[in-house]
Formats: sequence, C-alpha cells, structure tokens
Amino acid sequence: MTKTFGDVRAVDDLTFSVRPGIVTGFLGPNGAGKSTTMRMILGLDRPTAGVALIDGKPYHELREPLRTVGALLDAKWVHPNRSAKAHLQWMAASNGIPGSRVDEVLRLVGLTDVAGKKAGGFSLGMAQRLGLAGALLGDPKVLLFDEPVNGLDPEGIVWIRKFMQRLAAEGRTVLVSSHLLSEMALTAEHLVVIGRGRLVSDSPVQEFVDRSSEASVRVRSPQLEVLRGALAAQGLAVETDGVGADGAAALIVRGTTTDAVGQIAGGQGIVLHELAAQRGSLEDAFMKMTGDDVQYHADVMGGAL
Ligand SMILES: Nc1ncnc2c1ncn2[C@@H]1O[C@H](COP(=O)(O)OP(=O)(O)OP(=O)(O)O)[C@@H](O)[C@H]1O
Repeated sequence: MTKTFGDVRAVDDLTFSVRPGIVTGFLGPNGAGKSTTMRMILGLDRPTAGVALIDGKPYHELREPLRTVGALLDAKWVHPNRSAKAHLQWMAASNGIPGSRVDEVLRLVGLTDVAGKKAGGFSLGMAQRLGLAGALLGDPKVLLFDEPVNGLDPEGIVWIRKFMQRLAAEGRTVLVSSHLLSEMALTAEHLVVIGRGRLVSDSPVQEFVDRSSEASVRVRSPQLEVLRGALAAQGLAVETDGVGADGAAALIVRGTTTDAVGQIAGGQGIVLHELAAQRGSLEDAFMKMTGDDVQYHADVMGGAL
C-alpha cells in the first residue's frame, strides 16, 4: 500500500503479511506510518494505491467485521459517562453480538468488578483493558493493536504482553505496533520494521537482531597487552573497554567468537579472567537499520530527556 497526505508519503509501497499463531510486532519510529497502515487495514483510511486484505478480503467486504477482526487504536475512544458494561453492550448490540458475550469479555480482561463504573473515570490501564474487551467482543481471529502499552505502568505492560501472547497461542493473528524496541523484543516473535513509510525488515525477531547487530567478544586478562598483541597478530579488530569492577580493563574483539579468542589465548599460554560473547541489543539493531531516519533520532532524544 501507499498513502500520501499532500506532499507527505506516510506509507510508501509497503508490502507484508501477518501470520496466525504468533505475535507480529509492527515497529517503527514515531511518524513512520504505523497508525496510517493500521487504519488502512481497517478501512478507516483509503490507500492512495494498493490494498489490504484480511483473510483474503478487504475490510469493507467483511460481512460481520467485528467477528473477523478486532482492533484497539485509541483507548480513550469511549463515552465518558457510559459504564464499561454499557459501552460494550452498545458495541455488541450494534454489531449483532449477543449481550452474554459482554460479561465474558469483561471477565477476560479483568474488569468484572468495575463493569458498572463510568469509563470516563478509568485509569489508562483500565481504559486499555476496556479497549481490549471491545476488540474481543466478536471473538475475532485477527487482532490489531496500535501502541497498546503507551503510558502504562510496568504491571500493565506485563499484563498486556502476556495477554497478546495468549491470544496468539490460541491461534489468532496478532499485529501490535510499537516504537519501543525493547518491548517488542519481549512480546513479538516476528517483526515488521518500517521507517518513513517503507519496509526496513520483515523477519523473526532473533534474525533481525542477528543480522543487524554485530557479535563481539569481551575478554579480560592480567596479561592484557600480550593478549592484545596476539589478537591483533591474527588480524582481529581490538578495542579497550572501560575499567571493570575489579579495576581491570577489558578488550572488545569484533567479528569473532569466544572459541576463536580462547584458542588464540590458549595457544600463547595467556591467562584469561573473563571471556564472554556480546550481542548488540535490538535497540542497536534498530538504530542501525533506520539510521537515516531523522524523525527517529528526534524520537530517541525525546526519550532520553
Ligand atoms: N490525516 C493526516 N493528514 C496529514 N498527514 C498525516 C495524517 N495522518 C498521518 N499523517 C502523517 O503521516 C506520517 C505517518 O504518520 P503515522 O501516524 O501513521 O505514523 P506512526 O508510525 O503511527 O507514528 P506515531 O507512533 O507517532 O503515531 C506522519 O508524517 C504524519 O504526520
């Protein structure tokens, strides 16, 4: 799909598919086009070019959309004076879903005790749960969540993460967007990464990290300079790392394995005090892959302040 707003190419020739049974993370910096993509999948925005299919059909051709696809785009989308239960009853009634399902979804998301309370007074975490309940009303096979953990406390984040994984384990198709890389690494099995509306990567989480973050080895030795010379003699790139807890410096050796470093040290009779494989984080990988994205750098700065 492609979507332009005036001069802005919010989504640019983006193609990917989302499989059932796993959580697929939809990752990209702020403004990358995640929400626009999700809105197009749900028929809320019309693509400038291309099409999104759910189970082989565009959204508007689904006979009972809520029974096929559930979505949580904006948790605050409730009437503030309506109770949680009334809100869901209204949704159910307008979609031909039996009222009995309302109590079921309230129980699923743990809101039974506050079902009669006004949704306007809900905390963000409770509002998210109510949004999830709405998405689950039609017991759909496909679920879309846009930044569901934004603003939640750690407990709420863990709860949402587990909930999504459970939905996927039930065989559903779960697509969840986020700009939080660390969170996606814990939640998703597969990652679709976009930057400036374009596809950057479409692969299992681990593969994404492996491919884009360089492996290195951290090694400490009381004979650090001898070791440095032995490694350099083998053509390895060696850097000095910061001073460790015991006051000793360490070496970082790039593009090699602990086996190779151990072998070289052993061959020269060099004593080692530490030999550890290091792998870049998902954060590093993402920075690298969307490195040209100015909007992303702005986001990182914002997050750090
Ligand atoms: N209705 C609109 N009119 C004009 N520009 C828009 C509109 N909706 C989105 N955009 C622009 O399209 C780009 C993609 O926005 P989108 O909200 O899809 O990104 P996102 O990845 O979901 O980011 P965020 O996490 O910040 O919401 C942005 O440059 C945004 O300003």
